[in-house]
Amino acid sequence: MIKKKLVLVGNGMAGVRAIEEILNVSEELFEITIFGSEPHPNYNRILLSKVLQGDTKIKDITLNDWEWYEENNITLYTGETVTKINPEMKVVISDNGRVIPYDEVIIATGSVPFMLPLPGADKQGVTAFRDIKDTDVMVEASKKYKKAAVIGGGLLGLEAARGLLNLGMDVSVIHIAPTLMERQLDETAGRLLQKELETQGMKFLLEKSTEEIYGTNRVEGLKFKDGTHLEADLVVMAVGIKPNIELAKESGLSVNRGIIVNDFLQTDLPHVYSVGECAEHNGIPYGLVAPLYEQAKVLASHICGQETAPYKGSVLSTQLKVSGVEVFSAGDFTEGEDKKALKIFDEQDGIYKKIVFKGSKIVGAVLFGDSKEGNRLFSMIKKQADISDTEKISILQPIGEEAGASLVASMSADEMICGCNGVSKGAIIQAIQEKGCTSVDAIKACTSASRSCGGCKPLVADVLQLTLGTEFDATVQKEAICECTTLSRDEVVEGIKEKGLTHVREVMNVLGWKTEEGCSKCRPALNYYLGMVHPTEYEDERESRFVNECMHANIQKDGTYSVVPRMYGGVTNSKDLRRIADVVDKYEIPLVKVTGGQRIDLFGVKKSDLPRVWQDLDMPSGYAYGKSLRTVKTCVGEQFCRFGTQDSMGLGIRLEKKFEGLQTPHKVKMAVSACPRSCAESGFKDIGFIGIEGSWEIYVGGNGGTHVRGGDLLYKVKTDQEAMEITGAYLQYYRETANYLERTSAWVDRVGLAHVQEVLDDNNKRKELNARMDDALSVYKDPWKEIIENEKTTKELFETVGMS
Ligand SMILES: Cc1cc2nc3c(=O)[nH]c(=O)nc-3n(C[C@H](O)[C@H](O)[C@H](O)COP(=O)(O)OP(=O)(O)OC[C@H]3O[C@@H](n4cnc5c(N)ncnc54)[C@H](O)[C@@H]3O)c2cc1C
Ligand SMILES: NC(=O)c1ccc[n+]([C@@H]2O[C@H](COP(=O)([O-])OP(=O)(O)OC[C@H]3O[C@@H](n4cnc5c(N)ncnc54)[C@H](O)[C@@H]3O)[C@@H](O)[C@H]2O)c1
Ligand code: SF4
Ligand code: FES
Repeated sequence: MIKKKLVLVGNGMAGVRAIEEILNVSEELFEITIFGSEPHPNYNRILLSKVLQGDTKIKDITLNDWEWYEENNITLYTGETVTKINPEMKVVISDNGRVIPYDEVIIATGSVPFMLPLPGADKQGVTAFRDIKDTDVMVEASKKYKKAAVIGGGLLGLEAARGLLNLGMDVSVIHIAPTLMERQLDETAGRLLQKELETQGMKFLLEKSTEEIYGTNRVEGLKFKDGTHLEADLVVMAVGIKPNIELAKESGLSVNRGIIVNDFLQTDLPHVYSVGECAEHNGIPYGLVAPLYEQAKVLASHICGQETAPYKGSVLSTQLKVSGVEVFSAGDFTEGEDKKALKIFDEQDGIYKKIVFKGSKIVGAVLFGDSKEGNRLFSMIKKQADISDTEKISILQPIGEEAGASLVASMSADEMICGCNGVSKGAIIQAIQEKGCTSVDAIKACTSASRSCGGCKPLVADVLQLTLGTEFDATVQKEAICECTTLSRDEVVEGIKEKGLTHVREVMNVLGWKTEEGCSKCRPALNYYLGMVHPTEYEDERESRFVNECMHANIQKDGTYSVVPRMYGGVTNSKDLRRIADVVDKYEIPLVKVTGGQRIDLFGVKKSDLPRVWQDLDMPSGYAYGKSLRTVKTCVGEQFCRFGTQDSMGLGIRLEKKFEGLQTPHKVKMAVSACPRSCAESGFKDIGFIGIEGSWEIYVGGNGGTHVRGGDLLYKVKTDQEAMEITGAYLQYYRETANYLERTSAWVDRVGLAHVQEVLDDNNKRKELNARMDDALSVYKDPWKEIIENEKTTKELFETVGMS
């Protein structure tokens, strides 16, 4: 069979989705060519918000990688824009002069951001937020500049503002209406949202109209129509989008706001379809992916000659992707003559719920503070469910059987579970039955469901429950700490707290361990969790520790040990150096080496010599063996370096003196550099400080080991005191929530930088964390000193044969 030539113009979410749907119907029908103006393969635009907020990396948002195009025999031209479609010749022409013939063509050119035509809008530092390039502009600007202004308090503006806050900028949102997200929320919800975002550090200028963007080459600020102004060195415009209809106009298609299409996504020219944000159906161009994916499905069936139900338009639902804020809106939420609302407002807990009825049907809903009923309400709105026989209030807060009834049970196989990624209930069931997926994470990996806003996770779990029935084991949703138990880390810690457990053996007994002795994985973990929960009362169980921690030195391959004395901030003096030299001579230590953490390591010490070596050194333990603070590396800073403007050694020494000996889930390394040259490699430490313009930038989650990871900017602070306070709260939150043996780099990736910032932004939480940190530090005693002062332990550990 000769394949027909299909050309897709626009390598974005809707167009490529249509191609995927076509390939699902048949791989034999078309020879496919795709043009995309951007230089990337198709990526998930939705996740740009998460990239900016630091929760996802650009490399992880690709939807169809280069191989996908190859495997499907698709010819792809990226970085190339189609400038004209010639319907008489049936060819498309690109800006490179390429002419490609077609039998069918799909226009999926998306939208362009609406840029306010203000004087100065072309200055450096003014950007939209639409694509990878814009995201890069914002990330780069945040490295050099401090003040950001976001024009537009809609979904996009608020997600951008949250991202810029996460990048350490001071962010003001300028909004034209009196309340935020007025297209999705009523006044009450809009005000609650504003209050919540203000506590997160966002500033708002409402009912403000911008008149001019001023500055020389780069933007320096905004002037408003009321005569006031705001300083800004980055301006993000997020005031809506316009369907991208340039190509359609140029090619003679009928356009209104968008390209006019019928119920099968056909334009008024034969063999020319349009899908996505650029298309206008029944007077509506859509701006969310769920309706675009519905369109793509209808288009695919039609173009492949299959019978299909026509596209009849979509009801919309939205959720704001800002962590810590639950906002949901669906359908028509406005009240009026024929539309009456039912509202619940719990002012104390900041929860607001509203549903709007037209006669006996629900037509819209707004939820703030608690959006778990969102999916159910949205489904009722879409189905135009008749609620004349239902107690109205129970729709907002189902009770009894209704509360337990699964929404997914009543959904048909082709209904969407994940709107962001267009995954239907049927596709999830298929992944469970054919690919053996048994957890939400596995479903995510197989189908992409729950990969974007995450709002559909409860529904995905419900489909798993429904499909696997009794086989669906809730325990597979979590990771057990080892094979001795089915309990996860959180359940174990909860069990310790709730039941007041105080010993490793007791935890195993009471929490029903499968083994009597536990294993090498759970024993040290339980020892850590017990110490973390009861910092002042718990007595460390030496036998539950790894050998290095037990011996307070690192065992080497020949059975000898290495000894690293503490050298605060990597700074030493002649007295300490002389003592080290004497010890080296006296105990015939074969190798003395300076470590990467700026310490002196004595290699080849005999086990029996350890206590005397420590005694003669008369220096604290450097903890080079422990799950604890290892080293704080410092650059020389202002004291001697001509670039240094801050006292890096001073801060480093303070940090090391305060946090030495702290028990942490895994080792923790810090570094302090007094200028952006970062001679102490602060960007690759668990916590790194970089001096800049009289402030400290605090980077977290860095790692220079097997899994190299650059640190993320957590905060920028002015004083050493603030730096100490943030460090205390951050480390304590890590101690309290990380899995044992989870480095901060993995932990930050798992819980999300935005989440950590949200916790630390809360003054009370920060204080409480620091208070608990002080408790934990209050019991610290130098272990070397403790051992040499205790004859019994010294004998047991160092004078018995065979223990190593
Ligand atoms: C930061 C951000 C967050 C968002 N979050 C959400 C969300 O949470 N939920 C949601 O539902 N929606 C969200 N959206 C909206 C969603 O991303 C869009 O609705 C969706 O991407 C539109 O898909 P599309 O294919 O129509 O357009 P696009 O994805 O914009 O794709 C169009 C592509 O066509 C290319 N193109 C244009 N003209 C030509 C030409 N002449 N020749 C060749 N190529 C051309 C463009 O460069 C572009 O790559 C978000 C959008 C942004 C920017
Ligand atoms: N979570 C999500 O679903 C999500 C996230 C981001 C973007 N999006 C989509 O991306 C598209 C663009 O988002 P958007 O927020 O830019 O569009 P929008 O139209 O939803 O909101 C724009 C906002 O800017 C305000 N505005 C308009 N002119 C202004 C002016 N001169 N000064 C100040 N404010 C002004 C409007 O009042 C409006 O609230 C939309 O289709 C949106 O649905 C969705
Ligand atoms: S980081 Fe800067 S201040 Fe510190 S030593 Fe290097 S150049 Fe000097
Ligand atoms: S609905 Fe957004 S990720 Fe599924």
